[in-house]
Amino acid sequence: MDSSSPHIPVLIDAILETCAPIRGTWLDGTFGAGGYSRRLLDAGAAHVIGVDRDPLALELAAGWAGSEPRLSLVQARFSRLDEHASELDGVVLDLGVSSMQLDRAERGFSFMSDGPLDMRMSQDGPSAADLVNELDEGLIADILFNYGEERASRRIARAIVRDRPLSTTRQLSEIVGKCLPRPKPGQSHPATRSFQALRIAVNNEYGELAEGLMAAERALAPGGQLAVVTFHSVEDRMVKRFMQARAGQTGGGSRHAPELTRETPAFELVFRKAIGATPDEVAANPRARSAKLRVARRTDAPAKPIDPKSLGMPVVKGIIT
Ligand SMILES: C[S@@+](CC[C@H](N)C(=O)[O-])C[C@H]1O[C@@H](n2cnc3c(N)ncnc32)[C@H](O)[C@@H]1O
Repeated sequence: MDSSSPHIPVLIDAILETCAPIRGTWLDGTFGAGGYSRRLLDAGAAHVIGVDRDPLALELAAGWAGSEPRLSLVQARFSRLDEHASELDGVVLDLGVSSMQLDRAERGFSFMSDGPLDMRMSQDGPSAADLVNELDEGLIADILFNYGEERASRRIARAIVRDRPLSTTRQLSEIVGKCLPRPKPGQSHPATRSFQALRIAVNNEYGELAEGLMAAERALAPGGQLAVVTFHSVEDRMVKRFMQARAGQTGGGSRHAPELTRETPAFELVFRKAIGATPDEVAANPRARSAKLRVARRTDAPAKPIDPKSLGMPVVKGIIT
């Protein structure tokens, strides 16, 4: 039985409105609970390819997806989406984790419940426990600082190394809690930044995003649209720089931008600024508060790889991202 709360799709109305009319084949690179895929089909897509790296997400959807002939499901990372489709009319990415993943203690994403310190969306490769138990203190601190913007990163890394081996989310949450002042009312849980940082490292989220944007460029047909929803400033900066650079506009002062802008534009920006959720959507779904949507339309210029570092992604030397 699925005891987790339903995942409420964020900013899907804005996507459908901006990209209307929805026609042809769309790829939903972050299928999750299938909220975006369903709405794309309802809005008129002839075929939706739902991609998720989490085998459980696809398993949970098997019932209704099996009876929808216009939907195909693929377990894969979106960094390789062009291996599964080409000449697409649209690609959507809704980054981060789903409520289903967060709410299941056994997945180890949440400090709100006790479970194994796992955090692997794909359920393979090194887990969060492997990172905190095996990396040296300096590298753990760099992950916490660079991926979580945790200012107490060194203090927390020292405490982790002193107390390891760690195996549960509660152990990590308690260690972080001891290193930081008690939060004031309205402030986020002290472990929020450390959990985010480890999740980003475990799942190579920034590397995936950089490669996923390039894969979408390769897979979209001329006129096809790329819609990306992000939930924090680093991801939004990466998407913004990618779209601006590939639309032939300066990429926000990056020293790599002049080199990028000499290329024939591969995208046109559908609007210049990111779109946020309306107050009504935020009231109905607090997760929408920090969400930002950017949309770009593919031209017929050839796809070209870009240096992921030009997107401003934080890099921790010594680990995969
Ligand atoms: C925020 S949820 C998407 C929710 C979905 N839009 C919906 O309405 O149900 C993000 C999903 O993307 C998946 N995901 C995250 N990064 C991925 C990647 N690099 N490749 C494929 N799937 C990814 C996660 O496993 C998760 O199921």
